[in-house]
Formats: sequence, C-alpha cells, structure tokens
Amino acid sequence: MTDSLAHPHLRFEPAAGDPDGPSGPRSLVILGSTGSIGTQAIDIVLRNPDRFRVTALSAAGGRVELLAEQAHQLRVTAVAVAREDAVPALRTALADRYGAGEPLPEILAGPDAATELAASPCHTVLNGITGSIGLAPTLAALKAGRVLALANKESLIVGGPLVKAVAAPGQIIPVDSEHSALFQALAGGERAEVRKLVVTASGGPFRGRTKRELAGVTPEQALAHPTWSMGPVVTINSATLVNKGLEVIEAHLLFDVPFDRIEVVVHPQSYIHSMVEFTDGSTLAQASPPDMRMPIALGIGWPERVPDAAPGVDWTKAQTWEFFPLDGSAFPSVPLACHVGDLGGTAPAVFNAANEECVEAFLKGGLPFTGIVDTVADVVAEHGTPARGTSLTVADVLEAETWARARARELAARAARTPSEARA
Ligand SMILES: NC(=O)C1=CN([C@@H]2O[C@H](COP(=O)(O)OP(=O)(O)OC[C@H]3O[C@@H](n4cnc5c(N)ncnc54)[C@H](OP(=O)(O)O)[C@@H]3O)[C@@H](O)[C@H]2O)C=CC1
Ligand SMILES: CC(=O)[C@@H](O)[C@H](O)COP(=O)(O)O
Ligand SMILES: [Mn+2]
Repeated sequence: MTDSLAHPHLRFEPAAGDPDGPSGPRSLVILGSTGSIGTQAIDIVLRNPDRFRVTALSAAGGRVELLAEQAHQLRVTAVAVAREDAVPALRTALADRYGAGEPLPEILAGPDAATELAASPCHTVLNGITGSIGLAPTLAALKAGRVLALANKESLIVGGPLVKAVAAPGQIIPVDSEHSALFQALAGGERAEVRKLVVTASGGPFRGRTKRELAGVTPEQALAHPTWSMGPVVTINSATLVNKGLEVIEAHLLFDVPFDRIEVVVHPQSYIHSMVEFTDGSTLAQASPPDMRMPIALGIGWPERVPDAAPGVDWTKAQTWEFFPLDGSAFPSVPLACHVGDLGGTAPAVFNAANEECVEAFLKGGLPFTGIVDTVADVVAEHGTPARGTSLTVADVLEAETWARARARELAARAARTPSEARA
C-alpha cells in the first residue's frame, strides 16, 4: 500500500501555476460543470468565495445556456465545449449575459478542449466528466502537476497503469463518495494495519429482485435511484451494480489493496459511505447523509474541510441502518469487475466501454436490462486474457475500447431483436 495514489497522510504540492498563489482563494478548473457533480461543485464555490475561485469550465455542449450562466456567475477566463457545433449557441448565450465592457471568456472547442483546460494554470482540477472520455483530461491534469479531485472514476479504471505512472502519491483526491469515505477512514490508521476495505452499495432500485424479475424493468424504473440524484449513466450503473464493480477496481487502484481484501456490502440507506477494517478488528466508517457536496467539498478543499458543505446526520431522529450481503447471482457485475481488474491490461477498458455502449442501448430502448451485464460479460470473454507484464499505452486503451464498443453494439442489437420468450 506504500505506492497508493490517494494518500491522506501525504501532501502533494501542485506545480507553480496557481494564479492566486498559496494565500488567495484556491483556483479550480471544473470539467463537466453542467452535470450533477459540476453543478454541486459550483454550489460549494458560490457559497465559499473566500476559499475557491473557478478559472475555467468545460462541458460537452448539450446545455449551453447553463454553461454560459455558470461562466458569467463565476467570471471564468475560459469555457470549453467538446462539440464544435455548440459554439454559435454558446457565443449567443454568453453575449446575452455579459454586459458591454465585461470581458468575455475565451471559448475552446473540440474533443481536446477539456484536456487543454485540464493543464491550464490552477491549483486543482475537478474531473466531473462522465465516461472514459475523461482519461485524457485526467492524464493532462496530473502531468501538469495539478491536484486532481477525481469524480470521473472511468478514467482511472480504463487507464489504471497510465494514471499510476504519472501521478505522485497524494496528487489524486477521490470524490466518489465511497472512496472519499475510505480516504477519510485511512487517515485514522497506518496503511500496514489495514485488513480490508468494505465498500458499501445502496443496492439500487432493484435490490432484492431475482435475475428473472429484473428482465422486464424499464429505463424509467432503473433511473429512479433510491438514495442519490445523479447523472443517467452512473444511475443505471447503480441499478446494474456495475457502478459497484467499477468502484471496487477504483478502490484497488487508489489504495493499492488486493481484490481479495475488498468487500462489497449492501447498505440501502447510503449513510455509511464505506469502511476500513484494521488488523486489530477495529472498523472505521464514514457517515453522512447521501449528499455529494460533502465529498466534492473535501476533494477540492483537501486537506481542509469546508464548513457546512452539506448537512450532517440528524442524531435526534431515530433511524435504522441496515447491512446485507451482495446477491452475486442476480447482480454478477461485481465478481465480473474483480475478474477484469485482476486480468488488468486492457480488460478493465473493455469492460467499461462495453458497459457504456450497453447503457446507451438500454436507455434508447431495445436492450433489456439484464442484457447490459450479459453483453458486457460476453464482450469481456471474447476479449480474452491480455498479456501480462507488457506496459499499457493510451493507444492500447483506445484500440481496445473501439473494438469493445463496436462488439457491444453488435451484440446489443442482436439481443434487442431476440424475442423475450427466447431469452427467458
Ligand atoms: N453524480 C454523482 O453524484 C456522482 C458521479 N460520479 C461520477 O462523476 C462523473 C460525472 O457524473 P455526473 O455528474 O453524474 O454526470 P452527468 O451526466 O450529470 O454530467 C456529465 C458532465 O460531463 C460533461 N461531458 C460529457 N461528455 C463530455 C465530453 N466529451 N467532454 C467534456 N465534457 C463532457 C457533460 O456536459 P453536457 O452537460 O454538455 O452534456 C456534463 O457536464 C461520472 O464519472 C460519475 O460516475 C461519482 C460519484 C457520484
Ligand atoms: C454517490 C456515489 O458515489 C455513487 O457512485 C453511488 O455510489 C451510487 O450508489 P450505489 O452505486 O451504491 O447505488
Ligand atoms: Mn460512488
């Protein structure tokens, strides 16, 4: 555990480039500013102007009115959109908000725009992009010497060895709620004394159902997460428990704990965000109501806590917190994720890319819910065992992803055409 990426006992000093220096508010670049993570981060920033200052924002380009509003409110110097066709609407939306004489932010556009911003001068980059498209910005922020507050788990999962090669110990501060919890619990003990990590899962909207009972569930039902309000992809991933599988790989990579010492436990209330069990039998758990503003604030403010970032637990009210073992036969995604994590190389990238395609196929209609993980498992099996010991490159990841996406689309289309009685 000595070379772990996320290390609460080690401080990483960002490279020179923080425009305000150590005494002013901490400068931030927010990637994915219009999404669930991004908007909650901005809520924290706006409530703490003495602590944080946002220099740049990036998004895909789907919500330009919101992006322009954020840019104006925060007085950023640059905004980026991945979709070049979104630029005219963004220009108009900015012009509508900025008065005469107010300096407009620079606009960057195209698939590399977020990556360029990730390396721009600032103290901390918050990566709140969804999907493995976040890999290049993650690598760029790390190489530029920024602190990386990481919500975009996919970038770490698909590029584990690449991220490890460029990140200094302590340079990544996890934002994912479970990993923030583990990070906080690990601050309370010595790494050598860790027996296991216990990652909690809400169980999603279909907790307690059998695989047969899952076959006919609709996107609307799957998007109704019982405890968290999040973007669509991570919400579907929570329903399939692929999210938990990704999070086990994420925990392995962040904290350097082997898979056989990472356990998943179902905790429907989502108040305990994860736990660390130490060798003497003591367990440290982190508890707070399900509100991402707490881990986001810790991610961008570390090592300081942001006062009143989110409400704490109301101990005056009676409450029950339950814990159940994971049903691996209805939800095989966690063991499958451990398998690909253990294979390493391009296997996690294949798993994630196939899943991203299947989630889209399910949301568009056609692919049944259980077809998501079944298809991902088929694509992973076809990919086989990557050669051990060879070093992974970005090109390897992209090639594996391209293949996995195409194959997943093919298999998903076939599954969508199969009548439901043939599937049963
Ligand atoms: N939401 C949550 O509570 C949690 C989320 N996470 C993780 O955080 C990440 C973000 O999730 P979430 O906020 O829910 O997702 P959302 O779908 O709500 O938001 C995604 C954001 O990414 C932007 N985006 C999408 N594609 C690109 C691209 N190619 N280039 C630049 N920006 C892009 C979107 O822009 P646009 O609006 O223009 O489409 C949007 O701003 C995911 O990795 C998720 O797993 C982890 C824990 C909790
Ligand atoms: C809030 C957060 O961190 C999500 O990734 C969360 O983990 C989703 O909940 P479940 O995956 O446990 O349903
Ligand atoms: Mn999580």
